[in-house]
Amino acid sequence: MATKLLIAASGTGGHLFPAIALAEQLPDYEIEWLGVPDRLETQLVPAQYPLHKISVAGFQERLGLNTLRNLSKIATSVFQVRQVLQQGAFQGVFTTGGYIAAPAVLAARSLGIPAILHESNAIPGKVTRFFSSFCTAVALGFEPAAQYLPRINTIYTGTPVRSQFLSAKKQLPPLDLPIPDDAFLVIVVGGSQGAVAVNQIIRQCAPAWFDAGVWIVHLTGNNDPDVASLQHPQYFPLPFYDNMASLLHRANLAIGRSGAGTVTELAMTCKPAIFIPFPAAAEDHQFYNAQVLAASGAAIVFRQKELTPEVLQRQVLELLHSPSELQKMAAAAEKIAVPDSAERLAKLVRELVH
Ligand SMILES: CC(=O)N[C@H]1[C@@H](OP(=O)(O)OP(=O)(O)OC[C@H]2O[C@@H](n3ccc(=O)[nH]c3=O)[C@H](O)[C@@H]2O)O[C@H](CO)[C@@H](O)[C@@H]1O
Repeated sequence: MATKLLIAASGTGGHLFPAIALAEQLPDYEIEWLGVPDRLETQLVPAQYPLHKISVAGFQERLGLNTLRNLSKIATSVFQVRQVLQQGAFQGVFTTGGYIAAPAVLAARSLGIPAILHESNAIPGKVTRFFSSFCTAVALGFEPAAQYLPRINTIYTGTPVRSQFLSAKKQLPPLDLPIPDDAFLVIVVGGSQGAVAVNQIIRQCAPAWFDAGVWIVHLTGNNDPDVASLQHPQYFPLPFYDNMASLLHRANLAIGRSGAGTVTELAMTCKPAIFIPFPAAAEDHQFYNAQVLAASGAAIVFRQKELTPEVLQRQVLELLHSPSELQKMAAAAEKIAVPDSAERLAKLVRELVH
């Protein structure tokens, strides 16, 4: 009988794609998914993995008036996950952190089942910091994260990327966008849901870039009311694009947020990057994700509140005219990539869940 693994990954592309990449490495396992209603997992989790939906409350680390209420909500979620685990006779749980990780880890451990957590950010999220000590193993996407978990014996695996990123460039489907082969292509990516503030500054900068011969693929997300306000033959705004590996390989430069998924994929495809970290990210973790590439010379980081359209406009034009600088940045990005991350993580899962 196949080993049964429950994957608890929910909410954003950054949480879902590494888990999907791991699942793809475990074809001999019987995998089911744990998520919440109305989040991205209902669209992104491949159809072959049955999806169990539970309600999960935000977890507050600080003690306070909300604590008792939160504890009772977590207890309810733990109860629901225990039922899923027992009814499905699962032998292990894998999670990519976030709110769903708390009940998943607690339920698994209370039943004596191994729980493996993967943290993709350079600063671990609060659920990871709080619940790591309950886990059977904790894997990290970026090495610097280990210093925030001093009492945990962590394993550095890198963050798995979808299998499309592991295909040889030549085998990837071509871009279905009419962009000339020799055009300088900038791609703008604001994470799996887009980033309205990034969209706005890009639209302000774009006219000067078009004049300089730049083409732009702009992944805008679904929440930007002004998305139709810029139209130009060299401009392709798209709410979400699936064929990311082909797009990133084709790009000459990326501009965007520094969610762990984006940073990892840009390293994998050796792309020079300009990051504008999401200022409201918990503990400023996107800034530290961006620093992983910036410290090696692969990326330039701007704080959103200090960035003007003039500065961004100039920076891109400078890079456009400095192929040697772009090459140096690309070479630096390659050093951060962990191409066999999914295999490393799958090996860990195979050792602990069988
Ligand atoms: C706003 C927020 O809280 N973001 C968090 C969320 O990231 P979020 O999911 O928003 O962003 P990430 O950069 O981690 O991942 C984005 C993923 O979506 C994919 N993509 C994006 C656009 C598109 O059109 N098509 C597509 O496939 C990218 O290729 C990438 O795989 O989880 C990450 C991992 O914990 C965190 O680092 C981020 O801080």
